[in-house]
Amino acid sequence: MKHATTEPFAETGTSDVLAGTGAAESALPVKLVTRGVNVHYGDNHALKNVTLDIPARSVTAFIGPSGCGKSTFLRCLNRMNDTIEGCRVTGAITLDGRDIYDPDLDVVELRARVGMVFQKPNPFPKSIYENIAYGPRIHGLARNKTELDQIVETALRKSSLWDEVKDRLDAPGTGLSGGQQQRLCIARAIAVSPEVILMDEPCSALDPIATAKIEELIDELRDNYCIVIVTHSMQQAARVSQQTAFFHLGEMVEHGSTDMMFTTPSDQRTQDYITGRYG
Ligand SMILES: Nc1ncnc2c1ncn2[C@@H]1O[C@H](COP(=O)(O)OP(=O)(O)OP(=O)(O)O)[C@@H](O)[C@H]1O
Repeated sequence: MKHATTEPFAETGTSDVLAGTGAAESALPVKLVTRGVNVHYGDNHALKNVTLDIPARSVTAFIGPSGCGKSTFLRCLNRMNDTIEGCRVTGAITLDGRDIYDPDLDVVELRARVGMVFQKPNPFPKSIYENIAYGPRIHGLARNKTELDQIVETALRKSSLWDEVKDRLDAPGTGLSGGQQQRLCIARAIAVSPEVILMDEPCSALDPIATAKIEELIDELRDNYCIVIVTHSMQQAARVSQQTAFFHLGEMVEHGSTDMMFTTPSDQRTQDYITGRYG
């Protein structure tokens, strides 16, 4: 399948690498396209030549043993690696066909379109309301207090937190349980109307009940967002994702539908990982 978002690469001769990117397996439009992405931290070549299409309105999981480059690749997708000294990213990444490494691109706007949720819930030391309202306010998304209230309520509803916090919006976000804090962070990302939500092991600090709630939420959100999740849990990848990419020693070994990856992977390294031979 040749998709419109790949057109910028046609002139540079990279369109011929489309085969084997996994895009053909998904009927959904492609949201993010990466071609030959390499990342170096100083002399450490952490990510090697990663070429992948990430579809809209579905969940893509990155799995692989510790240190294989999953988080590094995730951070390439909203330029969070820019903030790491000595980190160098090469290759091409587009969002809806636009080069996200274009020097003219507004990185603050990019990170609103491509939001991020981290491993450890990190609410601002502010009220629940302010945690959500801050982003829309700085991005000028509300004309008045009524509109801002509406955005806050909608984001909290979408993250399944509204009923639990509606009577204490002025209480500190840091006073919520770990699972609630993580849903608050998801609400904070949603409040600025992102198209993509990147999640870096969002459940690793949570108990099984809080984890189940976040997984349910991810499942609901996928109708409207492109979600990319890094996870150490193969069970979680199997439960929440429709596509899975397996990484090993900085390479993306293979990518495809989650069903296929967990039943009939084509590479021995994937087979060994999913059967628990290493990891
Ligand atoms: N901020 C950083 N500075 C220097 N090197 C880094 C940095 N972050 C990651 N690396 C290196 O890049 C490589 C890939 O790390 P990364 O964290 O992306 O892997 P990962 O698959 O997400 O690992 P984990 O599952 O343990 O979180 C490792 O060799 C790591 O040491």
